Amino acid sequence: MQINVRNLVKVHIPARMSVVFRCVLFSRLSTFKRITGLTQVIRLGHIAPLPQRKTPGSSTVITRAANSVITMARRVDKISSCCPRCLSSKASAQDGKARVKRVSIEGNIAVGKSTFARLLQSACPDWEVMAEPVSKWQNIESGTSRGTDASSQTVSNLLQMMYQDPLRWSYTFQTYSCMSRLRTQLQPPPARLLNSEGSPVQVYERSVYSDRYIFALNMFELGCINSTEWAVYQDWHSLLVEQFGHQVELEGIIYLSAPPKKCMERLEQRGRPEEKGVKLDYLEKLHIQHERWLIKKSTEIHFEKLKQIPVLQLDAGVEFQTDREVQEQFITMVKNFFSAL
Ligand SMILES: Nc1ncnc2c1ncn2[C@@H]1O[C@H](COP(=O)(O)OP(=O)(O)OP(=O)(O)O)[C@@H](O)[C@H]1O
Ligand SMILES: Nc1nc(=O)c2ncn([C@H]3C[C@H](O)[C@@H](CO)O3)c2[nH]1
Repeated sequence: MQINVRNLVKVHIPARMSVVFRCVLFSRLSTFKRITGLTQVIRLGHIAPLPQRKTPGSSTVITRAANSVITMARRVDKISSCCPRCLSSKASAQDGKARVKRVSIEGNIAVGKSTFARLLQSACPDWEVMAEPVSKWQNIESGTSRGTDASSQTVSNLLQMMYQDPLRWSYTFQTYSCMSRLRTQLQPPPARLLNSEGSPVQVYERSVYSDRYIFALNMFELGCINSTEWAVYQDWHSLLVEQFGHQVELEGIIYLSAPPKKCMERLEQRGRPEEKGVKLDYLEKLHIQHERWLIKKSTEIHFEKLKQIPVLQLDAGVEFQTDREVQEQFITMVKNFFSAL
């Protein structure tokens, strides 16, 4: 089991830092944090010693300078907690929707995301899990735009079509999977979370980001999406994500990782009919995509906030379905991770 803290070492100290630091006494802490991107560092500093090493994909090392930034930021945290003006603005920003954090669970096929999601759902009433809309993909309906018309009926199983003829259906699949993920991410949090006095978190099983940086990219690299389709996909994906802005932004990612062979065993054990033809080779490719995006950080990312996103990596290769001890360890790590976001 390991927590990925790689992203934490990416501390950038803007030249205007000292000016910002002086001004922060008179402005809101949230603004300061937005400018400096220090939120994660401040909070995570409470739970984990900061690593002193160079990371792949990052030229920035935590040095004494970075540590002094953290010390300054901690002082700012103290300052803000005794300044009434900061307190009131913080309170208003914390109202309702703005206070609900958003996190996605990412990982290979059959690694155990739904199983883990159920565990989270039962662990805390302040956490709400949104399942991946697989049943929508299995039941494409005719009728109105949302399939809500009483006369609508299932016309096809797009998941099956994509696995049976990926060359023909991959692009169509990615348009639909991305659209349905977007719809899921745009849904307002339930009242339970909005009214919560604790720390509400909305958790999504995968996201519009894994749609692009795992699956669509993989299909392109496999030749199942051609370069024209890939260019078109990327163009509308960027437009949608930019237009919806913070509504689809995430504050963190939980990455469940396991060896592809383990995922293959679980996939076979689950026996979803559409996945009968899935080969180990495909899971290995998806594993590489996850590692490139979330660990090595070598995937080219097009959204600034996503580049800096904190990632909690959990070793899902272990039995966590029934082992209470492992479940408790996972929940503790998730709680710490959430409170640091
Ligand atoms: N930690 C675990 N140990 C043993 N078996 C597990 C574990 N996690 C999940 N499983 C089993 O593996 C299978 C796949 O799990 P699950 O459906 O949760 O995967 P998933 O990641 O949500 O899949 P998908 O990528 O298709 O959405 C299920 O049969 C589940 O019971
Ligand atoms: N091609 C493709 N693109 C996606 O964005 C995507 N998201 C999930 N899946 C497949 C994995 C499981 O079989 C099943 C349920 O996760 O659906 C996808 N397949």
